[in-house]
Amino acid sequence: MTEPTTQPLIAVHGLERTFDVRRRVEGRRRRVRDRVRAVHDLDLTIERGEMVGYIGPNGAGKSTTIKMLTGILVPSGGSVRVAGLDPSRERVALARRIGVVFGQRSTLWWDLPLRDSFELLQKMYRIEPARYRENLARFVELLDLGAQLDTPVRQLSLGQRMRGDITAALLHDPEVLYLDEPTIGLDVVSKGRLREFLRALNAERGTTLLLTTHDLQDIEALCDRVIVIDHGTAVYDGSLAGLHAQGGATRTLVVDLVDEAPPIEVPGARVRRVEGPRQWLSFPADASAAPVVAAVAAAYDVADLSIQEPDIEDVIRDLYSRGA
Ligand SMILES: Nc1ncnc2c1ncn2[C@@H]1O[C@H](COP(=O)(O)OP(=O)(O)OP(=O)(O)O)[C@@H](O)[C@H]1O
Repeated sequence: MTEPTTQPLIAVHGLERTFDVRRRVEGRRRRVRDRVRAVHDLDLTIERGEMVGYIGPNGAGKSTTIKMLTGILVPSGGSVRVAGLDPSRERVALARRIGVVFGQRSTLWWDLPLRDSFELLQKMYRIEPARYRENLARFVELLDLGAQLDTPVRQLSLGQRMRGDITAALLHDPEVLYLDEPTIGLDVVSKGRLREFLRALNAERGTTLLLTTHDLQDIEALCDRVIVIDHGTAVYDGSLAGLHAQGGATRTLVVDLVDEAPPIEVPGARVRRVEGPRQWLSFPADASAAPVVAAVAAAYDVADLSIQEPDIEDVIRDLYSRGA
């Protein structure tokens, strides 16, 4: 039975997950038992077709959440529904409706050519042959994998392997795709291509995407909505622009002067760091860099200039420093 379409695709209420860990304490013979609250009081609602960035510092609870959404981990409390199913109780039924891609680990068979891995997946998911052929042809074309189909996975480059993993996760037409650091380690061109593919997938098939990433540009390129998790619970849910505004994130202008000089003084920016002739100036992320660059160039002897975008850690750090 399929659930009414008005139901959100992902509905999480009061979700909890604790872990009991033992740790050594100096001077004590027995290890002490600690309870880690990896996720607590978590509420999330994600509608079909959304592209959501799920971000947070290391150890915030992102992987634990995704594992509960896929049914790998059983919650300690609260409720989770994905496509109307209880993931840990209906894991097999859910597997046919979701796809998962881990940037750092491949789910493909290492010694087999890509094509054979895909055929095994067709059998495992009992994908109807015509649909399988059609999907394979479409993804191989969009992801430019034609020349690699007969290469064993172990011989593929990281970018090729990632495209193989994404194809593998999509052959059975999942309604939702979880992506964990999909662009990690990829060069700029491969990152751009992958983002373009994910946008097209969402537009053409309405596939819902939930993305964890440390790369703010992944979020900028793909996600209208960002959920920030920290210490196991959601601390922000809204647009990326709103997150920037709340956090007051800054960009950095790196200035290489011809000679060492006292901290640069220009309107709209302030010096954060000085190392020899190099100085780091921060200015608001939503402001144009042009007036700052012009002011620095007019008043100082500049050898080189570059601009650094804020990364997710900066944005989150700023969010907290404002809130504190
Ligand atoms: N199997 C486990 N046993 C004990 N503690 C765990 C286990 N899995 C996760 N934790 C703890 O739960 C907390 C959340 O971890 P989780 O892996 O979900 O964070 P994360 O946001 O995915 O981090 P990262 O960005 O580093 O991958 C951390 O304190 C972690 O040490």
